[in-house]
Amino acid sequence: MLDLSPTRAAGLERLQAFAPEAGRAYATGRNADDSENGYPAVSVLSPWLRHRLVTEAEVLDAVLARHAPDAAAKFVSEVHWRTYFKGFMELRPSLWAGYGRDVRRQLDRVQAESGLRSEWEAACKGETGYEAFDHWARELVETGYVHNHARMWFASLWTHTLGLPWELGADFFIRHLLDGDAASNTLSWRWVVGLHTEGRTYLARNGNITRYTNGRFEPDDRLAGRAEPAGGMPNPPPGAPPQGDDWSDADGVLIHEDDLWADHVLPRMEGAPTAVLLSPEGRSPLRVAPKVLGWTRAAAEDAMRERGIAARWLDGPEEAAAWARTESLAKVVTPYAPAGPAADALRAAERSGLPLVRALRSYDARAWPKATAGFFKLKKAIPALTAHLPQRGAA
Ligand SMILES: Cc1cc2nc3c(=O)[nH]c(=O)nc-3n(C[C@H](O)[C@H](O)[C@H](O)COP(=O)(O)OP(=O)(O)OC[C@H]3O[C@@H](n4cnc5c(N)ncnc54)[C@H](O)[C@@H]3O)c2cc1C
Repeated sequence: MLDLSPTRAAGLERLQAFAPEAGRAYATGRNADDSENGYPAVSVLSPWLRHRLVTEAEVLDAVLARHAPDAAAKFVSEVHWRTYFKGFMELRPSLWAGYGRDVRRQLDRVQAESGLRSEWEAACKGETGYEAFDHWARELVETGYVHNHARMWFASLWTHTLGLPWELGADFFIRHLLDGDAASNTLSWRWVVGLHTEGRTYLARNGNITRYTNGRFEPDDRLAGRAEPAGGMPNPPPGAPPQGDDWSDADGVLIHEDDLWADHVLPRMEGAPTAVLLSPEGRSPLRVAPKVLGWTRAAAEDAMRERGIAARWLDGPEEAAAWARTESLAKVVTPYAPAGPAADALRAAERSGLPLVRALRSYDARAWPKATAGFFKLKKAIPALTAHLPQRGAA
């Protein structure tokens, strides 16, 4: 049974237990979807990393303290996929807005077209008759976690075999994943249907599924043998990377679910009025799974408890603005939130009058400008980027 407790202590414990395996063992074993044994070859750190209850820098530091860069190269590169996707979308925030519009359009179709509705319902309930697919659908809903390879296979079956719109699959994922993330999720689905790397689709193969699930799933000759690229919004050209604001004279702090530990902000703001604004329900137009809402809330509570902060819990963007007025705050600093529901909620709070400034992490400031095109450019910069990790001398 996976322990996905929404506490920083549980995340750090998992990191400590996994760090010895993050070298060559990870590189050779990571493809195996060994859910029956609790995924021994992968870290299962994504729920903590996604909310930065444990940060990328902490994970990379712990791993590089134990392994030579060569030995840990695969794991370090995978962590940078998260960084890359966030940067890629932050340079093109209209991808998140466009996805939001397209999901709504597809959900309207679900309402209007009974055939599509019953296929969509069967897929979400794990009742399609495709054994592996149905297993992952139920696993997702029950646990909130699915192995990376299974996510790829699932997305391939959803789109190429079942012929369902990819946006509905991305929405199903983000409503149930504990690590549900605007950038990693949307862009991974776009990658499967040939929108991220234009025209290049990902197609699940029987042999691959059988091999990496240890023979749990037999080859199924109904799987699509071809994958046509989907239509959809092409990648816009990259915009300028964000700079972050000067927050040296901030007098209040606003925490959100994209950066709960906020170790670039909170230690310098001790004693300042602090509030928490969470918006995980903004991940989907439909109801986000209670398990996801509960995890996010409990993780935020744990972060505040660990820091000894008696934070004010805000009910929405308007209440954030009202809180700042009541506290007479002139400048409220918040960790920079990349394109996604938290950034949407922060902008709404600003529109209601919250005087907000954004503190950009040096980790993001260094990496995001490299996310202009494919992963390779950022990957090439990994030695330089990891040289700047906190334990290696920089903040
Ligand atoms: C269709 C699809 C949807 C996805 N949706 C999400 C999502 O909503 N949120 C999310 O966090 N990840 C998403 N991923 C990426 C990836 O599957 C998960 O991050 C990974 O499975 C998490 O498991 P882990 O922590 O055991 O990973 P490990 O293999 O232990 O890797 C360590 C860390 O590296 C990062 N990482 C690894 N692989 C990837 C990847 N392919 N893309 C981005 N980051 C990666 C994660 O932070 C992960 O925790 C998606 C992938 C696909 C194919």
